[in-house]
Amino acid sequence: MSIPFRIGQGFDVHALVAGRPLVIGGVCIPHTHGLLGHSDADVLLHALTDALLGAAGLGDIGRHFPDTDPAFKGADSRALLRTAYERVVAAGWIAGNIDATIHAQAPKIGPYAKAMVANIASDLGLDEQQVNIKAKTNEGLGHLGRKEGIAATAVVLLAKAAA
Ligand SMILES: Nc1ccn([C@@H]2O[C@H](COP(=O)(O)O)[C@@H](O)[C@H]2O)c(=O)n1
Ligand SMILES: C[C@@]1(CO)OP(=O)(O)OP(=O)(O)OC[C@H]1O
Repeated sequence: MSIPFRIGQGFDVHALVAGRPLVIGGVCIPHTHGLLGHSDADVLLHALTDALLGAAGLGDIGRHFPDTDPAFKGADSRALLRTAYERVVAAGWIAGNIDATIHAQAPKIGPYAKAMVANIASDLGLDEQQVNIKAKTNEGLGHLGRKEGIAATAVVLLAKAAA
């Protein structure tokens, strides 16, 4: 039996360091520190990319965009997200809805969430109502609570595209 829906989940974490811009959900957020990575280290878009690829059974972000490949050094994660979603669509799926959480002790994400939703909806060709972005502190606990990094989790529902 072929079920016309698939779910996927994604997780990512990057270290916060001085001297890097903080880019989350394609939004550059004014902050003392930014996220370290081979690409722009957009932790939210990486978690979302993994959720989409996972739901379609297409592996993970590192398989599609290896961090050993100089082509992806400093990459715009919105471009990676768009490419990954093209591959998901080519496999016969479309996104139904996305729900994601940014785990950040600081800065406050609330003021930027709407712009992140707009970026993701635009990149995936979705209505903004199909995309939800939430944020939580880590209540001061552990590496996230000590502001050593920011993490993100994402879930996505895919539906079989009409033939
Ligand atoms: N980086 C963050 C963290 C949280 N928020 C908002 O604050 C609310 C309460 O968060 P707690 O972790 O204290 O439960 C949360 O629901 C968000 O609305 C935020 O904007 N940015
Ligand atoms: C995006 C890629 C590729 O530039 O590099 P990073 O920015 O280090 O991010 P990560 O979350 O480790 O995901 C996979 C990588 O292959």
